[in-house]
Amino acid sequence: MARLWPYLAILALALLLPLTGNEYWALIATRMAIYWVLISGLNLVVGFAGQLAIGYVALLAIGAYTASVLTAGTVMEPLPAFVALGLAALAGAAAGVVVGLPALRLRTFYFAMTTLGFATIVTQITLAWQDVTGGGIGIPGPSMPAPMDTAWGFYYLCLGLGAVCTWATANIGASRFGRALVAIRDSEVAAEASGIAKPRLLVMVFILAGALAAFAGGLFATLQTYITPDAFTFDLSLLFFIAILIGGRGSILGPLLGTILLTLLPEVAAPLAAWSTFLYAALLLVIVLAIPGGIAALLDRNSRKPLPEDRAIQPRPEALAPLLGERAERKLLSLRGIVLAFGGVRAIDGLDLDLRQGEVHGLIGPNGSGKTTTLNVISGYYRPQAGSMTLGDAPLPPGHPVGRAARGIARTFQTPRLIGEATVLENVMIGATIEGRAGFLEALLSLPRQRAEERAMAAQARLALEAVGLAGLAGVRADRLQHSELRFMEIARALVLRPEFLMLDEPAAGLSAEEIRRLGALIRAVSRQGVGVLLVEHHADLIFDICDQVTVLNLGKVLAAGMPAEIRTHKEVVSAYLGA
Ligand SMILES: Nc1ncnc2c1ncn2[C@@H]1O[C@H](COP(=O)(O)OP(=O)(O)OP(=O)(O)O)[C@@H](O)[C@H]1O
Repeated sequence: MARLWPYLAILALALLLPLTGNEYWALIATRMAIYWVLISGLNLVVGFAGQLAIGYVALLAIGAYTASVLTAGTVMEPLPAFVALGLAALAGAAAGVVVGLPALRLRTFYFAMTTLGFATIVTQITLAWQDVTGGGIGIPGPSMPAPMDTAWGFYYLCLGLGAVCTWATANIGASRFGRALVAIRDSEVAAEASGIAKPRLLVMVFILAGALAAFAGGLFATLQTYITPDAFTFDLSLLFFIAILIGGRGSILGPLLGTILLTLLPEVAAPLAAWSTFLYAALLLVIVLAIPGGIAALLDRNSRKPLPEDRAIQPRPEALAPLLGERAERKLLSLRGIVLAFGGVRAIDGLDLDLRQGEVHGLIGPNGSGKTTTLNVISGYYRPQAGSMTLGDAPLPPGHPVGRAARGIARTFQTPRLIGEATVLENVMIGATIEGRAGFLEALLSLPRQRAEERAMAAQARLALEAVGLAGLAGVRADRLQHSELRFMEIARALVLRPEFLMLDEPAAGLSAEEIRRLGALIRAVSRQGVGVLLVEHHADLIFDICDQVTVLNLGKVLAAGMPAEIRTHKEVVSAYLGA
């Protein structure tokens, strides 16, 4: 309820606006609502997924022209306004994918440039394709049937649509899809390790954002009553983009307030209307410099509350049984003859390794001996030049990190990969993304299966947090955690996947002696549930205390392998690694 009241307050104000009886306000507020229909979708692309789509005015133009051409009767029998709006949304969905596709290959700024290029192409086509678009002379926009043919009637329609978009995009934002988008934005590698496939997810979001933008375009043409290519300026694109930036990433309320602010600004400062672009830019600069998190950060009082100084990580391994269950079968993960060279460096040189479920397998060796590389090969980040891998009876294909989560292989990273702006609970829930069965549409509409899954995922994530000893920090933003807490949070994110094998890359680095002891007990408890653990570590004591098997690497080759007691006294290991 607390999170709902700002939306209800805005809605109440909007519903009362007609009491002013001023139709000029109807025009401004309608424009605001139409912009929000577009921005709410774009917000998922820019604010959640972190894709710099700048030229979204192109999609507004596509929607405006499609709806206008279909209702004007210049090329075919005129269609009813709502049918034309629906078709405009379809055209926008298709165009949204076209604009979005480069994002799958191009990095930030290059992608931004392609969206700008697309906007220029659309403007040029609307100018040149005179028979259909009317060229520079333009074309009349759709007219609405009664009662939406009056200023206030149309206002209520746009307000209703804006409210629905707020609700629907907030549903996506709070779903596993929203969390996955933020994960892609903040740590693509962590997202991959959790089995999140970026292309599919982004395409879905581009379809939605494109459809909403084009639908907004149809409404925009209705409001304008007549459209020409000049109506779709670069300034408008900037407005859409900046509304999201000043609103704050990963928020719905922030960009909504940003939209209201940016639409109002030139109106309230009427003499400055000609300066609107300047005002947007100045506002953007002030916000970026003064409050980088945007309006959303200003409103987020929760993240300013101080955290207790004397908090300690207290794992509760009892919570592992309900989380992980028991594994009846004990599978083997085998590597045979793995070779991986980087240029002239043979990082792994003919490695054989067997990991068993229910065992902790330590992988140790001097710096640069190939430990992390081995872990990266197993988890699919590196593709070896020779050798094979099997998991149980099935071959484990090289490469393809996204597929590992579904095969039951989870991992942590040498440097914790956190999704800083998400809460600790959300970070852990990201690990459970692939367990979701409800589709994008179900999430958009918050249907019962989706809501049930969300509850189950949250409960599972809470169990994982309890197991690693971070339950008290569930609601805290992850970027406020200490280093050691982040390490345990990553383990929770991996555990929530209920993995068959868990790869830990130097989990004890940066931990205090007491924390290392608790970590050791936790890892042992995880393996007792039947999970196979691969532990890459420099802390020899931890390795010898908790491992069932130890493999020592040197220059990419196995120097020794066996029980901890054998390794501890192995002559070559002692001289090459452990020291006398
Ligand atoms: N992406 C890469 N490109 C080029 N060389 C690499 C790459 N990754 C690893 N190497 C090289 O491969 C060798 C093995 O590195 P790796 O990181 O696996 O060692 P490690 O045993 O994990 O070391 P550390 O204990 O320092 O983490 C090193 O010589 C390293 O420089």
